[in-house]
Amino acid sequence: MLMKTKDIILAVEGLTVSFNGFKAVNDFSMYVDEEQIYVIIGPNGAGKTTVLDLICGKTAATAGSIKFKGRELSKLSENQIVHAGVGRKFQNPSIYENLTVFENLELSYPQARTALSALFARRDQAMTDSILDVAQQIFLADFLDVQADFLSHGQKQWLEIGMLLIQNPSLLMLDEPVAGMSVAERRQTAELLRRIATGRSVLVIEHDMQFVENIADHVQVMHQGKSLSEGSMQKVKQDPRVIDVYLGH
Ligand SMILES: Nc1ncnc2c1ncn2[C@@H]1O[C@H](COP(=O)(O)OP(=O)(O)OP(=O)(O)O)[C@@H](O)[C@H]1O
Repeated sequence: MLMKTKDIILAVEGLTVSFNGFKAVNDFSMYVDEEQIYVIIGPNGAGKTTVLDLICGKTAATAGSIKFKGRELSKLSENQIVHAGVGRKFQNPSIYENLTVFENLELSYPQARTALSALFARRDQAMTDSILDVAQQIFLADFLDVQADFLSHGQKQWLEIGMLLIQNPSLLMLDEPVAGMSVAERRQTAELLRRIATGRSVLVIEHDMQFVENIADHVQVMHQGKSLSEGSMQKVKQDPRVIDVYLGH
């Protein structure tokens, strides 16, 4: 049977940013397909987080292009990029600790953006359904009424993923999603990412190589702002240059 090749959803080309003359990202290119789990690995300071900062508009590029569904992102504001369908999770969870799981998800629901409209919005069925569906996906269906600060570290990370999922992004970017998680939580997170990658692309930065092997459709290795190697995890982990600068350490 002939498989339809997936379209490219994100094309990054010649991306460069320099901070006082230091090129943290240097002529970097990447192509993420629809429904692909794409993982960037590499040593500390390689420029991985900066690539995500550039894609989500937190940092302005010095040169290069970032095309998302054919649309240039590098001239848009962070808000416009979110509206275009790019969600990004940072390393530290930014949930509301004094609100419940349900309320955190509710506040992230696209039509409840302002505090006032969230307070007075009738909890319409579509929103409630969407919250319950996301809560199920992030393993928190039984924790809807629990205040967020009582959740485990891993559950907080899942809640934040849920807060992004509820906005239904076509590209979800996650910076070290399993840092600090237990073995069981890592396994569940792999399952979660696999599931959410049907219907959207997921771009991940991660140092846990076992986790990367479990989830990655494609791996790209960064070193000193540049792309060092890419392909399947199987291929990349046998690349002597990758072993030399990263995996051998
Ligand atoms: N806003 C900034 N101003 C100046 N230098 C920066 C800025 N952001 C990042 N850098 C520098 O750019 C380099 C790349 O950092 P980055 O955080 O992207 O690396 P990383 O690959 O994500 O590393 P890690 O795995 O440790 O998270 C580092 O030397 C960092 O100090």
